[in-house]
Amino acid sequence: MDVGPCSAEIQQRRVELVENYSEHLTRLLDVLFNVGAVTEEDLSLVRGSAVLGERECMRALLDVLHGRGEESCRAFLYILPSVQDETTKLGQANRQEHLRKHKDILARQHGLVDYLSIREQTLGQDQTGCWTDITFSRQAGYASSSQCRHESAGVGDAFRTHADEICIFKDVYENLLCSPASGVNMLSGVAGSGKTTVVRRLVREWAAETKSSKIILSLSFRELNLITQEQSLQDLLSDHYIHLKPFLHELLNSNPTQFLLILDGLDEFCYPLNFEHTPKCSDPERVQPIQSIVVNLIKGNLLPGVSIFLTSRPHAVSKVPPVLVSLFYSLLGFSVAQQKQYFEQNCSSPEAAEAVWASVSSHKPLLLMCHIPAFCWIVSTALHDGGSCLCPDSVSHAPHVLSEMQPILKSLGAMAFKGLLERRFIFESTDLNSFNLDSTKLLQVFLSEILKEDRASLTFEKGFHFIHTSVQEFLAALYYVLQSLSGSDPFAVQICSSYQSFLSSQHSGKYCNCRYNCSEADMKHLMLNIIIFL
Ligand SMILES: Nc1ncnc2c1ncn2[C@@H]1O[C@H](COP(=O)(O)OP(=O)(O)OP(=O)(O)O)[C@@H](O)[C@H]1O
Repeated sequence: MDVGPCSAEIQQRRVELVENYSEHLTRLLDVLFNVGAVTEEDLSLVRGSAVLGERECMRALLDVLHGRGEESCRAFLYILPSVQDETTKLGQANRQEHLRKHKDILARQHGLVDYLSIREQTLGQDQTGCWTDITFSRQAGYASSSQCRHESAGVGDAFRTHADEICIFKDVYENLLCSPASGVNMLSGVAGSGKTTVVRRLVREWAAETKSSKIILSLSFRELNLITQEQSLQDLLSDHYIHLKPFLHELLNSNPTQFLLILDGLDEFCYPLNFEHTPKCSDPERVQPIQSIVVNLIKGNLLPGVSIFLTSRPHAVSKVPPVLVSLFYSLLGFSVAQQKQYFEQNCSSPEAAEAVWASVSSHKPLLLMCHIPAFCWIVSTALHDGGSCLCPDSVSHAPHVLSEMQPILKSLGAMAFKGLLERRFIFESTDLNSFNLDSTKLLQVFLSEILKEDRASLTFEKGFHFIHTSVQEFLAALYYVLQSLSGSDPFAVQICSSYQSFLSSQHSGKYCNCRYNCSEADMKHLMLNIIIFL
């Protein structure tokens, strides 16, 4: 049989055609059938090879075309480029759709939270109203500082000295999401200074914007603490972002510079980071312990060129060697004008805001503390109606309420203390039971209920965390003081009363990472610092 030029070309390009066009097979068959280049029997024959995979189907199609002769081969070569274009366009549209979904999912996960729901009840504003602009300082890299004084003791200093370059949220946003800069950007701030809120704001602004070409991936060290099995970066991300799974391999391997990876709360990470001895790994598919993934990401071995935004309380900043940090932000908190604005946005009426501001601004220590947003939050929550809860009636009622609450506060404090010892911020119903805590209304004021996914059984179970880490720390400090004053050893009580039951609980396997990470001396130091500050 005479072989025409098109038929010969197909034979010559056979390997390349199988390699590059097998994924477009369905579309190719449709078009070839529509133009009459193949018959229905041909289609059945080609599809009959499906059990052997799409490449085998492609080989069968090339054989069929060869058998059909030069005309069919010419039609095939003619339609080839357009089919590939069309499929690529479809793929891109599909990818855009998934990225859009990714933005929606992240925006939902990073909604601003007002734990006590006072705004919802009294203000009825949407969540965007919860954000007040906040002041940052910025410098290239960071120098390790001495840890001699409590980190919160420096609150307010920067507003007086202006030693560093001052900037606002917009500058941080533009640097992270609108510039091609890569490397590690660190955000340091004392407890309650608003680091997580900055992360939430960043994600929400990005999700609402259409221009940014970056893709945010956001993980918290609190979640990473729950990973006890070795896994690969790709598995970690595809477990976390199931909707990106089909593209993740391609995204990670093609252009890591398009990602902004947010890692929130380094101070909460319960695993040690060993930057000197962790084996180098640049393969996103290689299985390794979670702390090695973190080290390799920060060192730029995994996902070279990715931007990382790492948040931490000041005491844990030095876990990352200064040489690996390109830009260092400190969260200074609210300036006096921003504090005033905060109360205007968060009190139930302009009159209430004015009354709260009059109280705050006339008490120097309160004014100083209100540089920290968490304090503004506590003050506005307590005095949201302008201070009526300070009226004589409420004040005389307080000791009675407090004495009623004491046993439950002590138990909560014990659980909070145990959590800090173990670097644990998420608790299970079994933990609550072992401290005789049930989900009473009072408990709901201090604890938020969450659903935790158990990947092994593909089920969700109830978990709890304190409404804010500072609340966990405060209650732990309260417990520590009460135990010490009554002559009991807070550490001994912990080990006998609950740690044993925790270990024997059916879920303990999942928390095998939750070992004692704080030494007794560290813990005493931490408790004293909290007590002194409060
Ligand atoms: N910019 C802001 N505008 C309005 N409220 C804020 C802002 N920043 C923080 N807050 C309030 O302060 C509280 C504490 O903030 P956030 O949890 O972000 O602090 P953090 O620095 O992450 O604390 P931690 O170190 O304990 O994790 C928030 O729940 C919120 O109520």
